[in-house]
Amino acid sequence: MDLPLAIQCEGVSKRYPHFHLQNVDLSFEQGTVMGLVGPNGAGKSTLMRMVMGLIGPDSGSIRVLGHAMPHDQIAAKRHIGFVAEDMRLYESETIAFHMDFVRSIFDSWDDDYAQVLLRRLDLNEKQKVKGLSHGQRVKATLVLALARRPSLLVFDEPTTGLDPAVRKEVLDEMMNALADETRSILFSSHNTLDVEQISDYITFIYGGRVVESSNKEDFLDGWRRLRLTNPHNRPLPDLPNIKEAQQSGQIWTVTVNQYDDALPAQFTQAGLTVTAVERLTLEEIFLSIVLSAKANIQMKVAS
Ligand SMILES: Nc1ncnc2c1ncn2[C@@H]1O[C@H](COP(=O)(O)OP(=O)(O)OP(=O)(O)O)[C@@H](O)[C@H]1O
Repeated sequence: MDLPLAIQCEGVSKRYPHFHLQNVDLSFEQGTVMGLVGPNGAGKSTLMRMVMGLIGPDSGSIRVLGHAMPHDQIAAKRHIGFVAEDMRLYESETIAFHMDFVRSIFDSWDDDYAQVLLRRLDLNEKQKVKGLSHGQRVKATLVLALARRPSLLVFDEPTTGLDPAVRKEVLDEMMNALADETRSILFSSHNTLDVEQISDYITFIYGGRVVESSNKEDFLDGWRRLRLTNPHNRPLPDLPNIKEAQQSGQIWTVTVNQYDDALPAQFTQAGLTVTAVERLTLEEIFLSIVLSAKANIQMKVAS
């Protein structure tokens, strides 16, 4: 029998006074990791809160593990572990108190696994929340989410503000959680290295819209940087997939998306010489999307 998709968002919109999340489509199957990337204020947390049923969309549909949200959120939430930066814990209580609390609600709580996680993440369950550092707090919420062994993990910025060693511990535990082949993860991060490292799919959000959503290989493969020489100062061909173009004397550096092997010939035909075609990292793609979107907005304002 086919498993329902981990998450299926279709045409999801949400309007706030100064922000509009518009027509978001995003889906991925169980057993995979979706990385949500976008600059500050792009709408990542808003989308995640809707996936968790914490807020309802104005329009569109959201299904999580086959459950319609927010309508079936009680059934869905038994199978979702949520970790967000602003998660509230009881300051004057210990980690052990929170573990008991979660154990009392979820039958799926795995105490042996919780103890393994505490050891691996170097946490003392007798410590009170108010005495925890930021990294220890994130690790404690990770234990509370993972030891329930949920089918879907939703992590909003799990690695923000962590030192490199703790970041690696958190990412390693996320990867360990995937040993169960039907477990899925939706996570957002500003750290493109994290997303590039563990995601199967990438969705890029900018200004409340999905710019691109595809599997990681297609996403990364679609972007290229071409190095060109232009000794006769010919105009660049007018191609819709040119996202950025920078000139330094006779040398041009052009960033394109939806790259295909016929593209260099189009520059050659226009009288330019292609000296190199390079792949981009997710970080470079991030910057290119944001810079070209900002340039478009400035052009519209100026015209
Ligand atoms: N409850 C709310 N009322 C009004 N505006 C809101 C509310 N929640 C979010 N917004 C606005 O929606 C926009 C998107 O916010 P959101 O937190 O989803 O972005 P984000 O991509 O998670 O950003 P960051 O990376 O900075 O965390 C912001 O402009 C924010 O001010």
